[in-house]
Amino acid sequence: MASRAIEVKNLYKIFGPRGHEYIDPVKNGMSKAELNEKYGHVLGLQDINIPMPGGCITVVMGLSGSGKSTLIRHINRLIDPTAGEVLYDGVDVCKMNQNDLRQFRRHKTAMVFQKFALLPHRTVLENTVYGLEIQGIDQRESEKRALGWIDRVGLKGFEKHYPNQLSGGMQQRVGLARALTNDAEILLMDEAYSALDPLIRVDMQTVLLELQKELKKTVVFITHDLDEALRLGDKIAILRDGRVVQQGTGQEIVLAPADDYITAFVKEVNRGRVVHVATIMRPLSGNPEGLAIAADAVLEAAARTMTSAHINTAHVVDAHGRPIGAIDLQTIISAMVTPTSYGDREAA
Ligand SMILES: Nc1ncnc2c1ncn2[C@@H]1O[C@H](COP(=O)(O)OP(=O)(O)OP(=O)(O)O)[C@@H](O)[C@H]1O
Repeated sequence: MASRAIEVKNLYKIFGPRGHEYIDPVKNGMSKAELNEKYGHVLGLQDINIPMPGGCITVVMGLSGSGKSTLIRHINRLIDPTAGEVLYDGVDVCKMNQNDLRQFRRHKTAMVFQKFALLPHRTVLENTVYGLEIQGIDQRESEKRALGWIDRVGLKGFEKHYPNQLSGGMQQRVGLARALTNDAEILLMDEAYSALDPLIRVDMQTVLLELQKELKKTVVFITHDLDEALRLGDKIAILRDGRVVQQGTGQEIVLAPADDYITAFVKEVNRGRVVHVATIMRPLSGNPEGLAIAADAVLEAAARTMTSAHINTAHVVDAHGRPIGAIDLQTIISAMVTPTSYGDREAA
């Protein structure tokens, strides 16, 4: 069964002993700076509304201090909100009693951390079974499950190694295997890949995307890196100063940035890796010509396919292989050049 949706609704977090007293003033326009300077409270999150579809990867992106960690910690209620709701399958996690919350955390959620959080005196296998051990699951059954995931994340043969015998990328694979062994529907990944070298990081993104095709978990992935957000996110929410400034698909954000802040963020993005062929195709006139290109192919992939086939025109097909439009190489190449970078080049 596909994992279920999370919905963050009207969520506010004000850090400080009397946070509740400042909800109304904040709703009526008191700024983060005023709240801090006059009343010594910190506005962590302000009116956050993010539907996170079940079975999809929702990326929460923002710079340091924008509220990403505060937000993800609300999802398994490591932090209580000052106001608002976090619904999982329609149930408000913030109102669960201690017993329901414990069950929810243990059985429905798993976390992957930036610093791996592996136990140094336990082997890879012992770290991976840890969550099941806590749940009191039979050792043989736990190890069988864990070995399956260790294999899936590419660590077969390393079961008896200790964390300090592994590279950072491999340690993060253990973190992922441990989270997957729990068989939770929700995967919470807080800057999980941020400490890794760039190439290893891309490898780990690929591992996640490959597994997700089959697992369809509800993943909440925190990052400050736009490329990572665009690569992983079925949906992206961008935070700034505790507010959502824009949310949507990567393509929506890159093609229609909501304000100057986002425009500056997406300026250098390679559109060829984000924009889908369907966005720029023209209607079919007459019979489909040339090769078939999938509607959800990104421009760069389509251009590569057409160039290696030495063709200038192709037709676009939907998920069922039905022709729905036409595309030519010139249109693809023009769409890959961002208006800004084009302007920059003209000016140079
Ligand atoms: N326990 C706390 N007490 C007071 N203020 C806090 C607390 N935790 C977070 N904050 C404040 O809330 C805001 C959001 O912080 P948060 O750590 O969620 O941001 P972030 O986007 O995760 O940043 P980073 O990438 O640096 O971790 C910041 O202004 C931070 O100083």
